[in-house]
Amino acid sequence: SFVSLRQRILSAVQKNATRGDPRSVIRAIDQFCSQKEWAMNVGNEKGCILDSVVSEVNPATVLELGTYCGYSTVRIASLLPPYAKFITLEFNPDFAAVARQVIAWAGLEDKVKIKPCLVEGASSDWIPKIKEQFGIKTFDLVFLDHWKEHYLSDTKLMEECGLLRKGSVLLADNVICPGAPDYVEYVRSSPRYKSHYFRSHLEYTKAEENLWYLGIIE
Ligand SMILES: O=C(NC/C=C/[C@H]1O[C@@H](n2cnc3c(NCCO)ncnc32)[C@H](O)[C@@H]1O)c1cc(-c2ccc(F)cc2)cc(O)c1O
Ligand SMILES: [Mg+2]
Repeated sequence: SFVSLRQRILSAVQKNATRGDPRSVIRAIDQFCSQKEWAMNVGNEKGCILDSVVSEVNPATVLELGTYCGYSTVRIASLLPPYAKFITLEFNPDFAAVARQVIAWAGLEDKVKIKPCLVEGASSDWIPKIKEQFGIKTFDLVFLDHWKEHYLSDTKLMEECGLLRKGSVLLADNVICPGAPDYVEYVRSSPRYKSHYFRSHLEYTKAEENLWYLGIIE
């Protein structure tokens, strides 16, 4: 029967990665996607930039929009302090199911490392409920990697719900390719944000891409 790409990614993890070793899970997915089939994980080049931002911000609270297969979820979670709270939102049940197994294989469940909380649902539904449901006041770091046409509406929603504070950092994937032009326009013209591009390449390719770092300054 037909085996979906997400299932082939999961199989590659279960076959090639060591249980309980997040770095081997990341390596297994990157090897599969660079040697066998492209997939829209943030990848290793942008992943190293993501790692450096997570390490520098050292966030106590993190929100990820768009879990997909859990690649960036594992990357981020493996760098967080044990007390950190990490919410990742995914509204496609099939992707959520694969991501749960990838996260479990990385052993982030039982390790002292934090267990990312994968919430199956739409960001537009869940962002307004996060404060009450998870006892989170504001996010120190938000990683945007879901549908690009929702970057702007979800950022405005996070602002309206009081989830962002002075010093919060938003890190957005794919502002060039596929692109999020309305989002770029809004944030660049807003006095609230200080923005910075990390030049990189589209995952597993040589195409120009950026990770866009946004610091909230007021
Ligand atoms: O399209 C890309 N990413 C989308 C990710 C979607 C994931 O996020 C989930 N999702 C979406 N919206 C929401 C939502 N909320 C929505 C409204 O509430 N709430 C919760 N979950 C959501 C989906 O179910 C997926 O799991 C992309 C493309 C290329 C690309 C580049 C070049 C090419 F040629 C082709 C492709 C490269 C990349 O790095 C990319 O990230
Ligand atoms: Mg992406």
